[in-house]
Amino acid sequence: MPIKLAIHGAAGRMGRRVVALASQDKQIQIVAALESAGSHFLGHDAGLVAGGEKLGVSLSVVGESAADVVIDFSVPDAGIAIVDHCLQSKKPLVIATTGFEPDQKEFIAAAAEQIPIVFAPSMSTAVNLVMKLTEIAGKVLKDYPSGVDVEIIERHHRFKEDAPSGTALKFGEIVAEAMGLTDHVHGREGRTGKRTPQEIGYHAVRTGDNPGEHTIVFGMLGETIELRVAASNRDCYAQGAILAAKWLVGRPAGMYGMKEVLGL
Ligand SMILES: NC(=O)C1=CN([C@@H]2O[C@H](COP(=O)(O)OP(=O)(O)OC[C@H]3O[C@@H](n4cnc5c(N)ncnc54)[C@H](OP(=O)(O)O)[C@@H]3O)[C@@H](O)[C@H]2O)C=CC1
Ligand SMILES: O=C(O)C1=N[C@H](C(=O)O)C[C@H](O)C1
Repeated sequence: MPIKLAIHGAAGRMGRRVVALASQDKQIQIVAALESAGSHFLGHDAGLVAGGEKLGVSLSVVGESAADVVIDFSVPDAGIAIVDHCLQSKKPLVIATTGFEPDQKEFIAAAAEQIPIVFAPSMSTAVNLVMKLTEIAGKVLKDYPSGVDVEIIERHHRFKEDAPSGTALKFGEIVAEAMGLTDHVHGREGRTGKRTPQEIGYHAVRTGDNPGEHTIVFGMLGETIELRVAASNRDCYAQGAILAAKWLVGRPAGMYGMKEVLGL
């Protein structure tokens, strides 16, 4: 039996790619395509909105559905509303939305005590592999004699609403943990003084239609390492979210990441 999938934020840039790819997947049946109450796509066929063939599933607001699992690519407040809905209906949820406030993240963590949740700022296999490489590099370079300056540069499309990206923040957490660094510095301006060894620097570039690019710079005296991962389109995220949804069905309640989904 195919897994019954609901997609929240289904008319967005990511939601459309999830609809397009999931509708080609024989292991998946899309049963709901969800949008905000104000969306002008309500009532339109989700497959046509995604640029493909008619699916027979109309864009609708959140409500009762036969879904076995939900994928969320929306905005933080709507993300919290779908967490609440999944809690009430006891449905597994893949949260791909970024930009949550600390209290919203606490709500998600509490929800994961009752339902299974995959919560990851990047669903891409390549990005998650580079996270692993970053952890290795951080641990190896932790006590490097000349000191190591870690800076995280991310580039995204002009429409992105949160900065730095959720993925950049996750890279920063990994570096902080691996190297024992404590200071997160967002951009620099004016007479900042010398860089301190405790800093992790973040730089968010917004240009054109870039679907997402991250570079982790490990700067030493005499040599530099850069780990770079760049998407050329959004399908890496959409495929990862579909993989996570399939993996999540039947799991016990808990908070999972792509690390667990991918076995990294
Ligand atoms: N984890 C990952 O791998 C990735 C995560 N992301 C994250 O996913 C999120 C979405 O990105 P993207 O698709 O580019 O953004 P879009 O703005 O294109 O899509 C968001 C969608 O959510 C809809 N939405 C807004 N409010 C609600 C609501 N109350 N209920 C249901 N739907 C709602 C929007 O509708 P409307 O336009 O009508 O407001 C829109 O269709 C962002 O947080 C982004 O950072 C993106 C790529 C990869
Ligand atoms: O908004 C985007 O586009 C992306 N957002 C995610 C993030 O904030 O990390 C993931 C990806 O980089 C694309």
